[in-house]
Amino acid sequence: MSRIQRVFHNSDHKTFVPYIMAGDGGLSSLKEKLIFLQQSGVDAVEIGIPFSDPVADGPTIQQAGIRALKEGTTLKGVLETIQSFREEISIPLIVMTYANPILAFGVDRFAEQAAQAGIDGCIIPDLPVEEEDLFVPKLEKAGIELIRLVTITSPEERIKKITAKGNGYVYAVTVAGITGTRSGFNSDLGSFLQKVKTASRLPVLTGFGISTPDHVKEMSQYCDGVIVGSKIIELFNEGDLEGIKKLVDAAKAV
Ligand SMILES: O=P(O)(O)OC[C@@H](O)[C@@H](O)c1c[nH]c2ccccc12
Repeated sequence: MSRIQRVFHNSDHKTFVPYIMAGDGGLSSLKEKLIFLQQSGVDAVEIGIPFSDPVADGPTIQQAGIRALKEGTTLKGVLETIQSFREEISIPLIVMTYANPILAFGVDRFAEQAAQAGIDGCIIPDLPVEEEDLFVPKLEKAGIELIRLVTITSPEERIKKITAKGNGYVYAVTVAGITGTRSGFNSDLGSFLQKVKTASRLPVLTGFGISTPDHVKEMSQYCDGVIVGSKIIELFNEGDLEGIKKLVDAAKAV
């Protein structure tokens, strides 16, 4: 069983997965953040690779990416840094990057070096299922799971097609839009998540716009857990580590 599968196996609580931007605050801060998150009880971490054209990202993650790029953060540097401390962290690590940085790096080289760094999964949000054959065989050979996204606007047939693939989890996107905190959610969200949950043989995690302990509780009711990005980045930047723990604890309280 893979590290990602183990998270969901016999889990007695809802899963909490934070997203952080690698290199925001310098790559030297990555290990410390991951250790803090692991100690806070998160189940896995999504690590973003900064990219100059982050089409799915709202202002908080865009700004974090700009800061990380200013620090000179590269894909190669992120993988090497993770490899240097991977054995001190036991939870799954998932890299979130757009297709272009991987293509520029070389898909083979990416798969090989990510596997060496101990990466368990990969999210490529601008990669449609129709185009994934360029990536998936190489990633799978290296033991890296592609995490696929479905969104509130995906028709049922497409949800079925996407959730039939892979062995990790399915990422259910709450909005037709970009990442970032929001005050409210679409009233159809519950029925969308139920539809995804019914269609999927894989665990379903929900993300985009989740920013309070109440959101975490509300969303978790319909699925296997949540992903929180922009709010985690804000809390780290404010030094509000207690705020991060409260979000994690909310998933355990469901
Ligand atoms: O920031 P939010 O709204 O909490 O959304 C999660 C998110 O940050 C993370 O999963 C993510 C960051 N960038 C992305 C791009 C596409 C899909 C997902 C993501």
